[in-house]
Amino acid sequence: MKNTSPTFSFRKRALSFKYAFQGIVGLIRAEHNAWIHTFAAVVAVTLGFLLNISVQEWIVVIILIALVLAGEAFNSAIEALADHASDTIHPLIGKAKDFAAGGVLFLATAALIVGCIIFIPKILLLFS
Ligand SMILES: Nc1ncnc2c1ncn2[C@@H]1O[C@H](COP(=O)(O)OP(=O)(O)OP(=O)(O)O)[C@@H](O)[C@H]1O
Repeated sequence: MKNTSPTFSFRKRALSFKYAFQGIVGLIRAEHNAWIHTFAAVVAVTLGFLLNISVQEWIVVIILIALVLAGEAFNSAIEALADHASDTIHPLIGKAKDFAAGGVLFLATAALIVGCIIFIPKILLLFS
């Protein structure tokens, strides 16, 4: 049987990383919601260092930051595909965009609640 999978190439894998980083830079440059999520991530990491959070809390914070930013990336990818698929108004395009945006809102809300649970008691302790 003929082997149809292309041969493994380190150069091609390195290029894949380059394209992924290009995607991250493009996302943060062009998407205003990504600016807000990146800013929130910087605030969470800064608070994490200042308030000396535990290893378990760091793991939760890092996973949530990755989930929100990945959600934003997938949402932007869907938006770009939707805009390419149809440059006219169509209810299904609107539905796809709203579903994708709703997914990010789920993640961002969970991240905000967990952030409050981790950081607010530590901030209150500073003033007690
Ligand atoms: N081609 C389209 N057909 C139907 N509805 C659309 C289309 N493009 C956008 N919409 C809908 O119009 C509303 C506003 O969309 P828009 O993309 O401007 O919002 P947004 O996601 O907040 O913008 P941003 O790009 O600033 O994040 C949303 O409900 C979206 O689903």
